[in-house]
Amino acid sequence: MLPPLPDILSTLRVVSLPMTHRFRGIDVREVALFEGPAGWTEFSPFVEYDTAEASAWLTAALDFGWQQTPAIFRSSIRVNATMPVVDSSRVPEVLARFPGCRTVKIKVADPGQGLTDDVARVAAVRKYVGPEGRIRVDANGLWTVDEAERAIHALAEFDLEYVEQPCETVEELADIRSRVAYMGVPIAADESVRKAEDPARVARVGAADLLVVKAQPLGGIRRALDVIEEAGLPVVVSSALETSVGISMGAYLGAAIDTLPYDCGLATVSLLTSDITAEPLLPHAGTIDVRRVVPDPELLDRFAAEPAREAWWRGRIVDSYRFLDDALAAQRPSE
Ligand SMILES: O=C(O)CCC(=O)C1=CC=C[C@@H](O)[C@@H]1C(=O)O
Ligand SMILES: [Mg+2]
Repeated sequence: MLPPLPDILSTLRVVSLPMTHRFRGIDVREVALFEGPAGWTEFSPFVEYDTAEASAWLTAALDFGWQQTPAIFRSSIRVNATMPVVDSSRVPEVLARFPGCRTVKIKVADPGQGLTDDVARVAAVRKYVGPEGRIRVDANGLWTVDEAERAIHALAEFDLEYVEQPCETVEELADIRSRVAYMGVPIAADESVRKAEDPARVARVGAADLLVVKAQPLGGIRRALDVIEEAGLPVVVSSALETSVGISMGAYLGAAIDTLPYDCGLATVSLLTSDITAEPLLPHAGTIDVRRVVPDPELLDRFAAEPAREAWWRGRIVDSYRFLDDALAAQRPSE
């Protein structure tokens, strides 16, 4: 059962938040926020996603706003710093925004750069964090298997915790995983989980050592927990570049998992120039808190999106809602 659409739209606020650095091709993050009986929730599929893909994010938002959160194993989560594609000279300035984080995830394989730039950025991070720091890289599926093999050879000297989504397909992940196994570099699947029809397949076919799981694209905390159980692999809970409201959904997901061996990618509020709450879920001593977040009305006003953008998000919620409603109707036995 979905909550009535007018209940969702009555508290809707759309905000537009500038980012500190360009990340996954965007400089401004637009998100929709609304309040349900369980608290404030976020709906923020990236703008290019179609209705089918966005509808899973709406399921997640409704679950978080209308249902109680599951039982939790911890009240704070260890988080990693996230390094966008920046020149290596800017590495210290970015890492200063992530106090106490012992782990850094570095974006690599950007089409506007080459392997030399990636090596320089990873080297600068290793210099900053020292030998105890943990470094992982994320290629967002942009390497071919041969390019991935070459890049992992070049980057392995910096001691990689794992490589996230080096190539696009599950078959390519399986191939690169076996090619680099002798170097002891694990492979993590991200897009092969969050954009897949069958998110646990990558685990079943042995194409990854661990999974990156994100609450919104997987349809919310409960569904993500089901995927994790089915996959049976260790996971890293990561963000979808949300405000603190969306990050709190990820934090509850992380808190509901009994073993969390890796630091989570939930410190991305540090990549926004501002948030919609005076008490943001920013990292302190390398952790973020597990708690609900209430937006500050003054900040919602200050960062309110233009009316045309607000109307666009309203329409997107209506379309995603209808998509979910139709899917539910199709499941009901006809009388
Ligand atoms: O995992 C992290 O450290 C932060 C989150 C993150 O990297 C991402 C968030 C949103 C969109 C993605 O392009 C990106 C990712 O690929 O993991
Ligand atoms: Mg990723």
